[in-house]
Amino acid sequence: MTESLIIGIGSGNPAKVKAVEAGARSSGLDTVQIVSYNVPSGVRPQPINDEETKAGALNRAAACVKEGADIGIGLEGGVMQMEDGMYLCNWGALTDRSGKTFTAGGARIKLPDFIADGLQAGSELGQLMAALTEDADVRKKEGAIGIFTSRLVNRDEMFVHIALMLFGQYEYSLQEKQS
Ligand SMILES: O=P(O)(O)OP(=O)(O)OP(=O)(O)OC[C@H]1O[C@@H](n2cnc3c(O)ncnc32)[C@H](O)[C@@H]1O
Ligand SMILES: [Mg+2]
Repeated sequence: MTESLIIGIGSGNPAKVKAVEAGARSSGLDTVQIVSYNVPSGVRPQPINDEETKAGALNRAAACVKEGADIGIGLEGGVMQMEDGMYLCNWGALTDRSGKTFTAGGARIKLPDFIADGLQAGSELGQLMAALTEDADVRKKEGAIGIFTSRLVNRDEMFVHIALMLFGQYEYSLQEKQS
């Protein structure tokens, strides 16, 4: 690792930035700087399946590298339909300058039916959660996962787990013996 390693996070959302800071601290990477880049996700504001949510994470990670980061991290929240209802889903992606890329999925819980109805009517989860909690910034803090788990698992902690899986896979790839 060079001394001037820049880890980019493709969002200004503090729940995501904090998660990448915590993940980088726990990793063995010699981090000098974590930079937040305002980059497009390239997907709809409310992704509605795993593929679209993962694509948003990958696009954000690649865009950070384009902006000058040595390692780009993208974190994206979305929802996905299952037989019994709509679930919260979250994806992360890490890309380095050589194009080496890793992905990781986060925790998922079934959303209450009234939230699923609101999503189907075209609202974003962030807006629905803000209305429910009367807190416009809920997506930047505990998030939907925090509210519906009585804050036992909050959005930033959920993203920390994803960040650790990304940094961990990246480190493994650096240690891996070439056969
Ligand atoms: O600034 P960015 O990085 O875009 O952060 P965001 O909060 O908008 O997060 P995402 O784009 O990753 O999430 C897509 C949509 O789903 C909402 N969302 C996803 N997970 C959520 C959660 O746990 N709590 C509240 N809103 C959530 C979010 O507000 C968006 O409307
Ligand atoms: Mg967003």
